[in-house]
Amino acid sequence: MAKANVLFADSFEKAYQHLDATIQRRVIDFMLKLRKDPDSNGLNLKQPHGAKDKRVWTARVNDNFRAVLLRPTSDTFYLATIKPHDDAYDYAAQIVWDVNKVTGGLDFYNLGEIQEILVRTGDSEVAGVGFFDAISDADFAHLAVGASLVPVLREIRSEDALLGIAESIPKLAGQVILALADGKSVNDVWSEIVAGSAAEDEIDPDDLDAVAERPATRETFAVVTDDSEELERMLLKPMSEWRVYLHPEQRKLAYRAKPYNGPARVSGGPGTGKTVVALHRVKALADRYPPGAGKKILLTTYTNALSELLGRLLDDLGGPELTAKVEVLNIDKVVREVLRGDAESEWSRVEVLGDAGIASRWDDVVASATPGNPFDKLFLVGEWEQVILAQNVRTRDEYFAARRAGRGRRINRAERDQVWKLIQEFERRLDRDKAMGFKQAAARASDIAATWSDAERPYRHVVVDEAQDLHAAHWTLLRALVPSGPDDMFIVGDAFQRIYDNRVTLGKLGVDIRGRSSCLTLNYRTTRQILRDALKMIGEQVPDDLDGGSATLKGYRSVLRGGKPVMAGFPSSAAELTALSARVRAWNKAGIALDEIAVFARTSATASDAVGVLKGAGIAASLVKSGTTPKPESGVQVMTMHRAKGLEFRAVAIVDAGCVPLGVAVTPETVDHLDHQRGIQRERSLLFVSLTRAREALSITWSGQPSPFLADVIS
Ligand SMILES: Nc1ncnc2c1ncn2[C@@H]1O[C@H](COP(=O)(O)OP(=O)(O)OP(=O)(O)O)[C@@H](O)[C@H]1O
Repeated sequence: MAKANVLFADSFEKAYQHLDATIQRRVIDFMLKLRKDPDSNGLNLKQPHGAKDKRVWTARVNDNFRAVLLRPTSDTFYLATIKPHDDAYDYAAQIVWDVNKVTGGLDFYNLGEIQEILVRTGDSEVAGVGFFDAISDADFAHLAVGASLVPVLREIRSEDALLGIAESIPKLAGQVILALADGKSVNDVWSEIVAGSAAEDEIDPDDLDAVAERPATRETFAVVTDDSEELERMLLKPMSEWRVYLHPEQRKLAYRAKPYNGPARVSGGPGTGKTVVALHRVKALADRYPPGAGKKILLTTYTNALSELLGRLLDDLGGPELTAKVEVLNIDKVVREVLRGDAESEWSRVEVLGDAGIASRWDDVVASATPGNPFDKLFLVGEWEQVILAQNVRTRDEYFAARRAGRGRRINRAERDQVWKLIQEFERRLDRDKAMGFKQAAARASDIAATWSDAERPYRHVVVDEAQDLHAAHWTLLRALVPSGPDDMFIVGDAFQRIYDNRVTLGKLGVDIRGRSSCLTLNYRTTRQILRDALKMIGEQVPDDLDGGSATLKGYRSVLRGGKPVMAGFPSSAAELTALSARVRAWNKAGIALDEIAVFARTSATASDAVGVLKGAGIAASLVKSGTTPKPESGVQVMTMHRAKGLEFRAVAIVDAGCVPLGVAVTPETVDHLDHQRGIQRERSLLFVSLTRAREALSITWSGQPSPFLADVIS
């Protein structure tokens, strides 16, 4: 006898995870039995009385639990959920399913649940203007919204109902209604959201085998095989949503069939899935090549911790077949590889110094400078990194001709001469000690790469995450690692999250993104409540967009809902950290595991204090050090705000928020007003990055005065 075709929905998976282990085992047996012999008596397949849709059934899992299933043919079953006996019947009576006329996939939803949302929000009681009065039934049909949904959508009058219903209907329809409610035209919604999901073949709603195979169905349902262990693994550790379902805007960017005719850039506020798009882009590019075929794809980002994270996510997405075609390295390792690979270069044998090492050597140079030298360390570091290394200046003449745009303090020719001498002395000392700075190393590596022919360039494609923090020398290097041509570079980043002092104009560095720039606007991470505060905090900032224009957060929004962030001031740091322990305990009691909670501080000293206080209160906690990724088994993850970049947690506590902006991190206004302003902007961005790491819960505390950046949030 042929086996039945059994698929299970993501909603089934979620229900499974909430069951206890003995029932979970019964569920697996049930699924295998259904696949082997759907007519078996023990399954007790029944159609509920009074069901809205006569093709919905329930089946017995054990005496107390039943599964709810859609049965388009006698031997095809789509498992929708699993519930206690009576609830399963109630649920089954309310769900409807259909073949989507645009995507050709199978859609289902619970009309009863949607009606309940309308009653709860009061929308079904009131008359007045509905969100979708201007949208005709034909428009909805064109936009892949099932006809049976349309009457309930017309009852939506409040944002609460809109958001609730958007989560309860098929994902594509959810995106469509949110975009329409945001005021997008039917044509724009079609081209931006729906067109990419439209079936490529002709849709025959009776050809249910084709329906089961379509991408739109496979985004919601997984196929049951005969392997019980594999099944258990799929149910317990399901594919994260981002791996299966991409928002159409994300899919369009990552899987675009037509090549990008040169470097392409994707921007977007925190949590809009830029990293997800970069990972899928890598997959789309890698899928073109057979295993072992020549050069690899480079996936790079700013820090080591983030590149490790990217490596793990890439493995999740495509396993060894994908990772074998990709090199995942943080930008400093990319630099090091180039220097190391150049046997001729003495640079391959030097020690590379971090910011602290460079700063202390500048201290020495300033101390030995002639009396009355008017240039301090902060000015000289900026001049060296942002003028000399950014433009790869190697001679006095080049320095005299160099642009100093963005430098606040003007200097005359005599002063330039003085600065040049100090810089020469500084570089001479580094040479003597066989040392160099990271950015200097990047400039030297890009000198080496500049001599390569296309055949020598080591990568097929370069994909960059966290692009906003790379230095000019990194860009000239990355440009030289891949031959110019279609799909050469794919760049994602967010200028609002720039937390290091690197400003570039990509076009001037050979990375021409004109006409190939896109923006993501839907936040998948953070609740609306948290996002509202984060946006108030960032205020009217208009950072540059890496290419000579202005970045914007226009249209940036979230559809997730949650509680209000907590903001509180304390009389002393001790009182603040005691309250932190209480907050962490409360989150933990509410079901958030300790390793899903993070504490961020502006300085490592405060972070260490927080670890001490948490541990003293009997709460497992650990300090996340530079270059390492958080270890889940070590409890609450405590780190500086800089380390929080690119990460996310269910709950975030920001402590000692009063010390942002940190005085020592910002050039005094009297020394250089432009540097000062940029320093302030960086500190604001750092707080913005910190706030937007939180998925569900956020607390911000301080002792004494709060951060001035929070003024609009607190008031
Ligand atoms: N299509 C999707 N479906 C479900 N979840 C998604 C989707 N896209 C992104 N996410 C989730 O949203 C969160 C944020 O995604 P991601 O880290 O890619 O955003 P980002 O724009 O790179 O963020 P940031 O700039 O703040 O670091 C992650 O938890 C990710 O899994």
